[in-house]
Amino acid sequence: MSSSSNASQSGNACLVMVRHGESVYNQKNLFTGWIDCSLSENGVAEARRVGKLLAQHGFVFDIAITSALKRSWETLMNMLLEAPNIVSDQLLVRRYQAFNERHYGDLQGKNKEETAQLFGAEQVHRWRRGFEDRPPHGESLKDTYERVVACYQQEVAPVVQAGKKILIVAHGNSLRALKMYLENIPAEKISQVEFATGEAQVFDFDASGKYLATRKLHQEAVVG
Ligand SMILES: O=C(O)[C@H](O)COP(=O)(O)O
Repeated sequence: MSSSSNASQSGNACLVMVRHGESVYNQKNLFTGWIDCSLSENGVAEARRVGKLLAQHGFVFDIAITSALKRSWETLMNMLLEAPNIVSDQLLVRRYQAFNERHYGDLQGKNKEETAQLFGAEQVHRWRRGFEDRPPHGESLKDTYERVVACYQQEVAPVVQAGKKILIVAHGNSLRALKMYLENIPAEKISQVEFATGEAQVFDFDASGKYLATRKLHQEAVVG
């Protein structure tokens, strides 16, 4: 059994963040934000793949959390269809609007390439990856960070301190915000932080619930 599997089965808390699989808006390169669209077929396959990957690493979650948007919920459902054993039979499920994707305001539904041509690639990059830049009538990452961290402190930190295994299936920017908080990433570095669709990152904590380290999971060599 790999070291990561042992780590996921120690008595300490472990939190796995998974970005939802590709959505139909991602597929069309449209800004999504709070538009409540479904996964694409490729996104369903990504969800099933990450479910299988977590099973290969021996994860068994006590709590599963999604946002209020269906692309995160559909991802969790497809992960469990593929790998029902990644959750305990006393699983708690929670959905938090506070973990929704950043609201993209007037950009929602617009094509990202066309938006870059209209407003300039640099300005759109700052809206998408900056910290304090706010798209028209939308949220900056800082706005998203504040609501994500408030929810984490209120709802998730207590179960981390209790040593639980927690799965959070959410969105590119809400997860960037939570990763920024846990890893104490400075604002000037956050533009380099990305989450691919269907990507899992593992956050380990010590016995007191203090963040220790982050690791990415890789497909285990399937023996036999
Ligand atoms: O909301 C969206 O458009 C995407 O899910 C994330 O978009 P971004 O990668 O452009 O921030």
